[in-house]
Formats: sequence, structure tokens, C-alpha cells
Amino acid sequence: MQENQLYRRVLTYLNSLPSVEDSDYANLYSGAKSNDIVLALDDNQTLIDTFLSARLHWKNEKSDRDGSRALILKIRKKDKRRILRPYLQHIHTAFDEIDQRKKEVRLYINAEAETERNGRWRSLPFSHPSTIDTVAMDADVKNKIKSDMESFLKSRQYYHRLGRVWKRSYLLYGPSGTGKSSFVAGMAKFLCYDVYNIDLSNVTDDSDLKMLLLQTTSKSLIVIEDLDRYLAAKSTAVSLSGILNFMDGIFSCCGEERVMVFTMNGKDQIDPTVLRPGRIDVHVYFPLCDFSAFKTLASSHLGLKEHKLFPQVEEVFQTGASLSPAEIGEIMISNRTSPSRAIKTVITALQTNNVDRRGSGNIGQRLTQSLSGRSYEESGECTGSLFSREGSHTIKEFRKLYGLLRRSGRKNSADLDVLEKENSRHEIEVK
Ligand SMILES: Nc1ncnc2c1ncn2[C@@H]1O[C@H](COP(=O)(O)OP(=O)(O)OP(=O)(O)O)[C@@H](O)[C@H]1O
Repeated sequence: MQENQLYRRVLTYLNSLPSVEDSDYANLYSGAKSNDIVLALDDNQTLIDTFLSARLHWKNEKSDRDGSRALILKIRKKDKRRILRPYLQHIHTAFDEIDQRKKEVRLYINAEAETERNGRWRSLPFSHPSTIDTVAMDADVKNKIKSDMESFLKSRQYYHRLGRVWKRSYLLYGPSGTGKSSFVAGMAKFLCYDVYNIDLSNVTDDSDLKMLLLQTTSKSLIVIEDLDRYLAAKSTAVSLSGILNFMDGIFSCCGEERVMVFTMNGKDQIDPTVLRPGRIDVHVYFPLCDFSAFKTLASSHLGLKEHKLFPQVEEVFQTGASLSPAEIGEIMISNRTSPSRAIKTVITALQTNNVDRRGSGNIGQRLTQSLSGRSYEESGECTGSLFSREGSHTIKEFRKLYGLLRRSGRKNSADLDVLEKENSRHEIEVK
């Protein structure tokens, strides 16, 4: 006999309600994930739910005669007309959410074109250990992104009413080793979406990219990493217009409830059409480590909330020294048996990095040269180094020169605004 889908949906919904714990008898089961304990309503038990201010009584009835089960719903007559349909709709939606959360998240990668006869995507269970909580970043920014995703998940009707495709695009940008890929993994887990990671070097042309998009499913996170590097390359298989169409073209509306994530080291050289709202809705900056991020890493990696060397670490950060969270995390992991040694090694690494940076190129000097000689726009060398991985010490020097640049009346002082912003803390910008 075929299973009654409605029965299954309603039962799953009822078992998810906190009021299950109030029933006289409930059964305990282990869930799909380790450490999961699931409560399930026992036979002939009642449960109360509330919806739009109405009280609803459910009974999980088992027939003594043939052992068949039924769920009996009792609603007050005066509420029936008002709430029955929306309530059933609410159960369907809640079930979909529960089902989605239980699902095993999978990672899809695009195979090389020759293996096309088996489809372009290869998948495996997504076992990346990062979650949003394990990424050290500004708590406020983290919460804003979480609530942005939560509100996206609940916005189906809203998007439909506007005639817009139900999708959202995020740009995660910042220096290497600052947690962008880890955050993507965290987003996938948070959303319980499968991840489709598009390797553009395995895409043959614009229509191949279109095909890949068409072969993704709804409720998925589509990722392109290092997009800036791809766009900057001289000859690429996929054109800029292919990328633009992928992000927001007619094909991007096939399938819905999708999140697209692009990562970049910097967005200053990117064609603005790539970044316009609709193509990118939320911009999140991932900075190098500051003292606050250091403390988060010390807490997660070394179990330290405080340490006598912390003031010294703070001092080094104040001189403008900085490393990526990846570099600092690695030092902590290698020295995890001795927290003091770990922190001392971090201090030395920060100091060394600071000296190296000063020695290898003083942006302040280069900028002064460019201001006194060629125009800033012409100075490719200067622009290149401006946007490479620079620490805040040189940024300080920059700031001194900032006024000078402004006073000199050069148009592109906006570039320095960008630079200043990019070297501040985590930032989120919702378009
Ligand atoms: N903010 C962070 N919090 C915790 N761990 C981090 C953070 N940033 C980096 N890491 C650790 O450093 C390693 C590299 O991080 P990840 O690959 O996410 O950086 P990325 O910004 O994507 O780098 P790239 O631009 O080079 O791809 C990972 O093991 C990750 O756990």
C-alpha cells in the first residue's frame, strides 16, 4: 500500500513541535546525525498546537481492530473556516524546512567536458568541517549575514509577488587566507543547500556554463571562487558577457531558491556591471587578522580567553602588523600543546611580517614619488601595490598622504576611500 504523504508530513510536523514534550507518552529515537535525539508522539496521545491565535488538538489514534493509524484534528467551529487552509499550508512549509535540514548536503564539482555522457556534475558528501560559527569574524557582520539568509529563505511569496527570481547573490572578498572558502562551507550548512562549485577552468565556453547552470537543482548554493583572477586573465574560455548572463541572465531563473556566492581577493579592478545589485546583492569584506579576531582564534584554537601576553599582542597589532587568520591559526595549531609558545610565535611572526613589509616596499614613498612625478592614475606600479596584500602600517602612511592627495585635486582619491575601507574591519554592504 502506498504511504499517505499527508499523514507523513503532518506527523513529522507534529513531532517537531516543542509540545511533544508535554504529551504523557513519547518515544525516543536517535536521529540521522550523531548526537541527535528525536521525540515522537506515541499512539493515542494528544498534542496541542496554536496557529493564528487558535488552539488545535491533534490525536495520534491507533485502531485496536486492524492496527491502522490516523491523525485526528479538532478545531473550534468558529476558527475552522479562518484557519484550516492556511494551517495546512503552514504544515507543508514547515515539513519542507524540516526535510531540508535533515538532508545530507552534497558537494558537486564540474567534471571536464569529455566525460559529458554521464552529466557534467560529480558529487560527493559535503564534509567540510567549517560552520559559520567556526569562522573568526566580526559578530555583528556574521549575524547580519545569517539574518539576511534567514529572511531570504522565508521570502518565496515576496519574490514571486515582485516577479523576481527567488535567488540571492553574495560576494565574499578579501586577502588570501581570511576565511572566504570556509565561510562558503558554513553558508551551505546553514542553508542546508547542496554546493555546486564551478571550476571555470573546466568550462569550455559560454554555452557550456549555461548548461552547467541548467543542470543544477533548486535549493542549491552555486559557488565560483577567485572570480577576479578569472576575469583578469587575458584569454578565457568564458566571456565577460557569459559570466554576466550566468549571474543574472534569463537562464539564471531556471530553478529557484538559489544562492550564488562569488569570492575574490579584491573588487577594485572588477567591471562594475559584474557587481551591480541583482548580480551581487550582498558584499562582505574579509580582512586580515586584527586583535579581536586574534582573540577569537586564541579561544577556539588554544582554549584561551585571556593570557598575560595578550597586551603584547595587542601592541604589535597597533603598530600595523597583521597576518591572515590562516597564518595565525596555523601557528596556533602547530603550538597547541603550549599556548605561551603559540602566542610568542604569533608575536614574532607579526613583527617579522611587519619588518618585511616595510623593507619590501614603502607605499608611502611610492605614492609620494607618484604624486610628485607622474599622476597617480599613470602609476601602474603604485596602483598594483596599493591593492596587493598590504598591512595597516603602510595604510597609516597612506592616510598621512591622503590629505595631500585630496589637496592635490586628483580625481581618483576615491580609490583611497576604497583602500581605507578595505583595510578596516569586516564590512557588509547589502545592495
Ligand atoms: N576567519 C577565519 N576564522 C577561522 N579560520 C580561518 C579564518 N580564515 C582562515 N581560516 C583558516 O585558514 C584556512 C584557509 O582559509 P580559507 O581557505 O577559508 O581562506 P580564503 O579566504 O578562502 O583563502 P583564498 O582566498 O586563498 O582561497 C582554513 O583552514 C581556515 O580554517
